[in-house]
Amino acid sequence: MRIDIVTIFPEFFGVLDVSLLGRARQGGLLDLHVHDLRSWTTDRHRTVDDTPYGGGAGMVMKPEPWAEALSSILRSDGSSTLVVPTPAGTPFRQTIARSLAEHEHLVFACGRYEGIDARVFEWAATRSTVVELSLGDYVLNGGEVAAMAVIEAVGRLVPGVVGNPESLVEESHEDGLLEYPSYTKPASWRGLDVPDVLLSGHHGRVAAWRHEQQVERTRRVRPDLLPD
Ligand SMILES: Nc1ccccc1-c1cnco1
Repeated sequence: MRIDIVTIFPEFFGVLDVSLLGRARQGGLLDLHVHDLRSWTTDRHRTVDDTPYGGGAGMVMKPEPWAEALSSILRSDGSSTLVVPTPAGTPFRQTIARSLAEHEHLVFACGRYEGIDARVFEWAATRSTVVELSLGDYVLNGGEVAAMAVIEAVGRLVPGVVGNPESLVEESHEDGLLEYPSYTKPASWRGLDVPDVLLSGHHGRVAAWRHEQQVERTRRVRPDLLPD
């Protein structure tokens, strides 16, 4: 999978050189490129924003630098998917992460200020699939943090990125339920004991207990995830 990121803060993504995704890049599983939007400006001040039509506070990102950047990054055969983090987007969930992990080419458009001129996405939709995603109902200063989260959630699903694929299964949201509580040594810690069933060595009982814990935790914390 190739991932391109367009941002006015390219240094923000230096962290993607480390840990899991860093090894995936070195191993050729993830081909990740970060681009500075200002590379596509033509004026002396490298301007990327201007005042909003209709008035209002803040600035809007100009369409031209974005169109120039995306023209050189989106594939001409229409096979690219433009991922746009925005508070007005579809709520990002594991099902979407799994779907995006199947795509060959993801391009992340990280907006700042009050957002990107809306015409950019109308124009981009004639050349690519445009997916607008929200991480949640809160306000960030820009799309970079959201893009980082989506890239990690998607990147770790690319075959080979996570060493043991087994570990991708037993996690929150993979089976529609929250994950069960986990424990490790010591069996007794500050007067708190690991549940006996986990020390029983009886795999069937352990599996049943873990599923019960998932359902109970989901019912308590995220009843919205349970079918009506
Ligand atoms: N608030 C934001 C501002 C800019 C780009 C994305 C967001 C966002 C994404 N998910 C929640 O917020």
